[in-house]
Amino acid sequence: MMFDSNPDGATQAKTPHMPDDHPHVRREKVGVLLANLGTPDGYDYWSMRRYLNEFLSDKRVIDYSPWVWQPLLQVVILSKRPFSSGEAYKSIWNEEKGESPLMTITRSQTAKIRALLKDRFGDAIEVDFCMRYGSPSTKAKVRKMSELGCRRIVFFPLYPQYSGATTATANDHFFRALMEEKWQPPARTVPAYFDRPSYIDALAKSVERAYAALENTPDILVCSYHGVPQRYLNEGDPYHCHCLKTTRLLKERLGWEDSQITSTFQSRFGPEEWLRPYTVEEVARLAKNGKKRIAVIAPAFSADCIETLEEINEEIRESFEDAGGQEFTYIPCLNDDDAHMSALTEAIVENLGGWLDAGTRPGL
Ligand SMILES: C=CC1=C(C)c2cc3[nH]c(cc4nc(cc5[nH]c(cc1n2)c(C)c5CCC(=O)O)C(CCC(=O)O)=C4C)c(C)c3C=C
Ligand SMILES: [Fe+2]
Ligand SMILES: [Fe+2]
Repeated sequence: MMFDSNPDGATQAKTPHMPDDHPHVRREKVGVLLANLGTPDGYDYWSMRRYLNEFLSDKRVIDYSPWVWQPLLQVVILSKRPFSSGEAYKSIWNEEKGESPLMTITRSQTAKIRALLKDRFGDAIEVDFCMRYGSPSTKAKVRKMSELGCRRIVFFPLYPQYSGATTATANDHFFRALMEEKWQPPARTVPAYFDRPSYIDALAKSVERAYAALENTPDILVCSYHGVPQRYLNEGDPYHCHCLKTTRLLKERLGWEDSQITSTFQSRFGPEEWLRPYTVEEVARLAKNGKKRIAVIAPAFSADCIETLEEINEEIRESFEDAGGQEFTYIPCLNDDDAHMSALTEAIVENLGGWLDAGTRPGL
């Protein structure tokens, strides 16, 4: 068998019957594509408007008829919200890198997971990330993986709990990108991982670390999850159950009583009833009922973002303090913490089953 070298250094098998003008065929690899929600490119009006328009036009997120929703979105919401959300993003922006924290953290998570997987599988694996809204787009990263010779792809939406508004829409978008590939790679999606012992363990360790650093133990740990309309639960979305189970497993892993931990839901949007209790109201109620010291953790977010850094650590903190609360501790998301990176890598490896095992390793 003859070999020739590709521009990227990969080796191409050239069989004697292959004509000289045969399109370039790269050495086969497996691609791992991590996906998060997305974030605006800047906090100015037009960057915010572009991002919010794409996000809030997604029918998995807001499922009203476009005939009713689009005029309201385009005329009312997108003339005001880019300003208020832009102000919120400005308060958390990573000015040094010129990007939002979600982007910085996702990049770092990708680098760490890449290193862990390369250690194990070497050049047979490529690891990258994409966003559901904005850039880097899912389509561009699927294309890039194909160009790098990834003949199989594992797609991993980085949401611990499943929701149609997050996991499913990320997967939909991935499959849409695959529709445009001439040579479509076999693909797998990594399911929600809220009940993986290694994820629960990483969460528990972060709580233990935060509590150990405090002079006074908080009266209660509030697990604040991103909300969705209550109707989505009634229509079959298991997100609410996944959230409550996360809290229960965390409580069990910590060896705590029911009274030491609770679940709440944040970020209500629009006039509908969302999952209750609402975090902003519940922390005020806790303060009024004598829980003067609380800690808040956000297990639905794999990375700190506007919802945690601004909404929890600024708005929700203020609601607690205004109601007489004395000590508010925000426990950061797992971000690129080592135990978190190992848990996510373990979920990926499980979904690589048979693709990179000795003997079936593509390209070898
Ligand atoms: C309006 C409906 C929304 C639903 C339903 C929703 C579900 C949902 N979202 C996340 C995770 C994130 N959301 C983030 C920001 C964000 N979410 C909404 C609206 C809904 N989310 C808006 C309008 C925004 C933008 C900010 C704002 O204007 O308030 C983010 C942060 C992105 C960042 O750049 O930092 C995340 C992450 C989950 C997990 C979820 C349901 C399960
Ligand atoms: Fe959201
Ligand atoms: Fe929010």
